[in-house]
Amino acid sequence: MKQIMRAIGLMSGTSMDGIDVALIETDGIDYVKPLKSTALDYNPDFKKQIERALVDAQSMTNRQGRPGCLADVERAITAWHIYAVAQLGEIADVVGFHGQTVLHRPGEGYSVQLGDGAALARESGMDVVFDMRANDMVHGGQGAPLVPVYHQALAAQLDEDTQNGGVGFVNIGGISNATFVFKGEDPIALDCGPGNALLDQWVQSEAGIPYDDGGHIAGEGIADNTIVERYLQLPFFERQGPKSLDRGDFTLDYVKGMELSDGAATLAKLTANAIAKSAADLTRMPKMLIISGGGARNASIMRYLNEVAGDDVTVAASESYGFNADMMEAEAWAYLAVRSLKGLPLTFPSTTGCDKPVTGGVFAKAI
Ligand SMILES: Nc1ncnc2c1ncn2[C@@H]1O[C@H](COP(=O)(O)OP(=O)(O)OP(=O)(O)O)[C@@H](O)[C@H]1O
Ligand SMILES: CC(=O)N[C@H]1[C@@H]2OC[C@@H](O2)[C@@H](O)[C@@H]1O[C@H](C)C(=O)O
Repeated sequence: MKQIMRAIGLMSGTSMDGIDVALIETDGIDYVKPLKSTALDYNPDFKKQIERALVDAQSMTNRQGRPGCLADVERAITAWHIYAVAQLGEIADVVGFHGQTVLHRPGEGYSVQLGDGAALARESGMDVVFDMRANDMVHGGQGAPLVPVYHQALAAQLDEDTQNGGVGFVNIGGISNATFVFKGEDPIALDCGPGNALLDQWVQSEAGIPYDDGGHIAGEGIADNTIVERYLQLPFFERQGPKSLDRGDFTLDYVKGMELSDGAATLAKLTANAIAKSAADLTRMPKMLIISGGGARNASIMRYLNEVAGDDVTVAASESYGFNADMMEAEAWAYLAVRSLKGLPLTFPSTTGCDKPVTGGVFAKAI
């Protein structure tokens, strides 16, 4: 009989805005039932500390090293996660702990997520699975994205017609990533390009606000197609997937000097067109794109995405299918933790480029 477990997932993504916490019930295969969730926002001071950690991480020479402020920030990140689990107030069989990515170098075979899994297990009294990207990279994978196997499980909950037409799950976080699921086939996945990260940096530097709420600033501007194309000619977009990105892989250089709303419109259009471009190498197009992540709340990104998707592809928010747009990644980390305990693959050659389907994660026992 398939063993059903209660699992908590913890995701602190590239936007560095806080921690998403989700409790699900799952067998790690095709049964998934989200039960409860909560979110904890980092305060602005702590966000600045993580930004300093991103800078200090550039001097890392191996993934165990913690130069500069990294050791202190790792302790603090762990403490925030201990608090986040306490806030949820639930007991689970296992906790899937992502940690904070401070460096992602797939070309050199390593990716670093700050977070002490053993300390979280000790303090929460629950078993923890963490460091889930590393084994994929040992097997030649990109170490990201890892959510695709969860997207595949969600796709199986959709009605037959939708499944038969093919479904693309698109997460628009700091970086955007997509999983294309065609029934009976391994999922195809890749990072698409900048999600909200460049847009966030743009409105922060030009207007001192954290993000373009609702996409209203971009909605008042006019996108410069030449600049969008300039970005899309960068080598990352020429490569076929599987492929993955580090947060700092793109800069604002091409929009510098633009007016605030025109720059925002250009970056919102870039986000949409990069997602469309990521589907260009598929042998057939999915009929449905299901959008999650904070970018789903940016009406300008959604409008450009609808435009570029054309009439044959429906673009829908996750909520229309009963999925939680904000919690999908946290739920995925819970699901992945259960798969790790069961020794099931987390990644596939078609999702990360690993040499065979591989499991992963480091186990920390509750004491
Ligand atoms: N109401 C909103 N309107 C517009 N944009 C929003 C809104 N709410 C959130 N966002 C955008 O979504 C971002 C956060 O998205 P999300 O939490 O999905 O990212 P993440 O999980 O940290 O990133 P990643 O998936 O790359 O790890 C914010 O930085 C902001 O740009
Ligand atoms: C190294 C790293 O943390 N990558 C993140 C990032 O944020 C989005 C995209 O880039 C994705 O590849 C990944 O996260 C998701 C949760 C994943 O692994 O599926």
